[in-house]
Amino acid sequence: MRARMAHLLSSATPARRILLAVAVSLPFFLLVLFIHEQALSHPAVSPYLDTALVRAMQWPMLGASLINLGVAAWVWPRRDDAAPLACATLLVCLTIGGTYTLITILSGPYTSPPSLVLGGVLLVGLLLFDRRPVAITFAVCMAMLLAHDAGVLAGWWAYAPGLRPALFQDPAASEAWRGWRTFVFVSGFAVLLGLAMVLFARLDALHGQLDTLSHTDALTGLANRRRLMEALEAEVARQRRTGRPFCLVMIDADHFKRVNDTWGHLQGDMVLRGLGRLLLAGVRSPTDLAARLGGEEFALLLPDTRLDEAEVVCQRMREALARERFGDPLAPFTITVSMGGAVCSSTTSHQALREADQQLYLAKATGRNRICLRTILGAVA
Ligand SMILES: Nc1nc2c(ncn2[C@@H]2O[C@H](COP(=O)(O)OP(=O)(O)OP(=O)(O)O)[C@@H](O)[C@H]2O)c(=O)[nH]1
Repeated sequence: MRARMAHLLSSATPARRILLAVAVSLPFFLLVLFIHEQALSHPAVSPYLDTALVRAMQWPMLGASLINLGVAAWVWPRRDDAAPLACATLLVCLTIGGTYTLITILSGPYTSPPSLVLGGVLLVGLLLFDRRPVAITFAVCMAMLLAHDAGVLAGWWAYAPGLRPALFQDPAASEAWRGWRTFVFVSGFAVLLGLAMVLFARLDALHGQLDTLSHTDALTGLANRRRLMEALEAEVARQRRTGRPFCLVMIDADHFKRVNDTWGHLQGDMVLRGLGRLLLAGVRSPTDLAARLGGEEFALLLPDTRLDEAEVVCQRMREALARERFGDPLAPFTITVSMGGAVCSSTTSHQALREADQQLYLAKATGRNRICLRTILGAVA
């Protein structure tokens, strides 16, 4: 549920985010208006309220609701556009943030639960929008709170201007007020917790995406050099524990420059993608790893693999590549690769890479389109 909400939020257009903010805030405004109205008309409650002020406060709330409705109507036809709607976003943020700040001030900003709601509003803002409009709204809300403090210090108005002192002097009334505050506080806190969880789920999802991107080759979708190095280190450690060898194979397309020169760079990219697909299809999933190191150079990491087994894998790939046709179906062409591999026991990752590189060099030097594999036994305990 958390992850689904986080996904929905990250894929929503700017207009849909605005619509969501309005859809969430409007019922809240109406609820607060309703509660105020009930309190004003209740004979047991109204004596403890500054009725004129509380009623006057309904106008900004109504105004904010109308402005938000207007913005929602304006963005509705643009709900599938990806273009940012900076002004509309800022207007919605300011009206919602400003109205909640006024509500907060009414019953004493630092000792009443609406301040918790204000925190929630800013959190929702961060979930939905860029930091800029939320930061501006935060600054405006803080300025309003500071202006209120200044007015209290100067004696222009009371700390909780919407409430009469009798509320705190009458034991029964102050008890009821405490109960109401607890209710709003607990429910507000539960909502805040839910929002924080969605925010963290979104961070987790972004972290996962970043991790995948930083370990993936953009052209072929295979693992990249970083991922191969990490897997190689893990494999060297596993080999030491189990004593069973692994094989590291370096693969380099032969005369790839000719492919680019003859068929163009785009076609060259298609060939590299095709080669990547072929390598991926040829390895044992999920234990083996196929990676692109860069350019036209690829690698395979085959855990728990002896020399004869590695030979079978490489041979199978070479044959599959010989059957593969690239380019225009009317004028197809084939490519070949050279493979050099090291079947390693008790080596370091550095030794494995160096040996596989030397074997690849040997395959190139002895005519290309061939496989050179060698078993090496290092001295690592
Ligand atoms: N299309 C495409 N070409 C690339 C990419 N990366 C490297 N190349 C090209 O791959 C070619 C590699 O050329 P060389 O290093 O001379 O090697 P080769 O032509 O394959 O010759 P041998 O390896 O000796 O068989 C260069 O022309 C590079 O421009 C890529 O991402 N896409």
